[in-house]
Amino acid sequence: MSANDMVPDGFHLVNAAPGFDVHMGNIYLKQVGEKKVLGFRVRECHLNKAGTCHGGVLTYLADMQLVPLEDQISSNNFHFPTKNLDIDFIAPVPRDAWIEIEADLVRETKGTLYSHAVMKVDGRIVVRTTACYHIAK
Ligand SMILES: CC(C)(COP(=O)(O)OP(=O)(O)OC[C@H]1O[C@@H](n2cnc3c(N)ncnc32)[C@H](O)[C@@H]1OP(=O)(O)O)[C@@H](O)C(=O)NCCC(=O)NCCSC(=O)Cc1ccccc1
Repeated sequence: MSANDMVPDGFHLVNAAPGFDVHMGNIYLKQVGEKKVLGFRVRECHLNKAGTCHGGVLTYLADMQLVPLEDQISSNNFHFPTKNLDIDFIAPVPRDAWIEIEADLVRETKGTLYSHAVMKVDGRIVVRTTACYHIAK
């Protein structure tokens, strides 16, 4: 394992769902105080032709923002279809970067989860995202 493959202390592997998730690479979770933070290592297979992390990969990660919020959701549903996802690519993410995703549950209504998140590399915000998820009855 090279230094670039290292998973920072305290992060534990999240079991990938079968299907598409398996192809995206490992996602990790860490408890930080009362919150959980997601972690992801950018590999060569995640790069675009400019040599930085592909926007589709960052959008996939943005759609993972409910994972660190699961303990805060009162609905017992196991799947929340995405109704809306907005994303700002604020700065390019280089190969081998370790991305940390910090999410907040803004509100849970009868039919919708509202959340937002930022992605950071070395403490600097590289992505901002907001999302709404459907709570099926
Ligand atoms: C260049 C610009 C677009 C605009 O910048 P502005 O607003 O004018 O502001 P500013 O110039 O201040 O820069 C802001 C920060 O960026 C940093 N920085 C800038 N240029 C470079 C550089 N060449 N290299 C390194 N860093 C650079 C800069 O230092 C600063 O960071 P700092 O304050 O030092 O920490 C910037 O927002 C950017 O690169 N965003 C990321 C775009 C991106 O990765 N998109 C996704 C991939 S595309 C895709 O795959 C398509 C797709 C999408 C969806 C689905 C499918 C496919």
